[in-house]
Amino acid sequence: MISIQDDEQIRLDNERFLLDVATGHWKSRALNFALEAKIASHLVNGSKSAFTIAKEIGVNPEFLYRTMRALSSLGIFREEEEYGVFSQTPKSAIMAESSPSWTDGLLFESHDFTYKAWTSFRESVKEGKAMGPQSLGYESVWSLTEQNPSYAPILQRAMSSFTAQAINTIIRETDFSPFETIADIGGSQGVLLLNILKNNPSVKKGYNFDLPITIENNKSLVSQRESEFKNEMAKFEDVAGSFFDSVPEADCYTLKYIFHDWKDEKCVEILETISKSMKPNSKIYIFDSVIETKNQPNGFVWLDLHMMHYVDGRERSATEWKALANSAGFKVESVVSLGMIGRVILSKK
Ligand SMILES: C[S@@+](CC[C@H](N)C(=O)[O-])C[C@H]1O[C@@H](n2cnc3c(N)ncnc32)[C@H](O)[C@@H]1O
Repeated sequence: MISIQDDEQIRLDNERFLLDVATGHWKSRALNFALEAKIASHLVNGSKSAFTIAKEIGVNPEFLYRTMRALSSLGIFREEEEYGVFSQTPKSAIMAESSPSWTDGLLFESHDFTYKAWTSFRESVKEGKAMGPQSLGYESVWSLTEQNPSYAPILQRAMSSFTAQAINTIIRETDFSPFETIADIGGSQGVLLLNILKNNPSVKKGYNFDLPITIENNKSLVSQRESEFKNEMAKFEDVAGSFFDSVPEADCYTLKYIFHDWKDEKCVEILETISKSMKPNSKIYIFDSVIETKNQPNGFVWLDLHMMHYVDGRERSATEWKALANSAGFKVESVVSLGMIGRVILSKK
């Protein structure tokens, strides 16, 4: 039986929960500051005073102390007994890792552009189209990226960091060995493809296909790739182009977090482009969200909202994937959730 006191407590907890959601941007902004100022890297050799760190990075000591204290309430940094002194926690240690790392993804998602774009969220819902980039003065995220040369590498590094997190799951759960050639469409920095080549020596050739700006930026990765993927580089090729025009011929096409950027009509266009280059037995392996649950904490449905508002994209359920594939003339061989990402396999009807 629930007593009146319990009832009051439940009400209070619910009120606090809602306040926590309402103030989510405070946390995101404080985290973004800590990331950009590389605060966590000051604690790698042990605990340190916020006042000392403030002097080293040239910010207001009291304000930095209060920022770190607030973050420590979330387990990001730990405030020690001695006033103003903080030490590293498992969460802040992640923030101290040098790029490429998870920090790249965090920097991207808490970036000023992303934050400002959300101010027009209500307009998106009203108009039924992505108004996020317009609040930044751009037609779309793609024009924003083109016109801000410093933003493109931030986006590309973030994609690599998200890929790095999903890579073990994808490799463990997926057999790429039957294929001789693989084209990763929208492959960004090539992290997925290089890992597929590394783990599937029978694959003879891999094309990393992306927009010219991305492929141009990839030239800066030569030494990093040579040191990590020495044996795979001979089979690996960066190819510039647009998946609305043409893609290389391959036995297997991988598309990771590509379709979630686009509404259904555009996805059909991408599938039609691939269809023109496919051999009769080629397969398409889509790695993207598969929304499975209702009424439960679920990162995919929040990502869906962000994609809806920022790029007019969407995350999809198994039913939605099947309908999409069907309208482009493809057969769905399987749709599975691999946990942190989903996998949809398509073949020609
Ligand atoms: C969300 S990112 C995903 C990147 C990568 N597959 C991953 O999961 O990390 C989308 C990618 O699609 C690329 N892209 C966007 N439009 C494209 C087009 N028309 N043709 C080829 N690639 C495109 C972007 O440059 C970007 O690398």
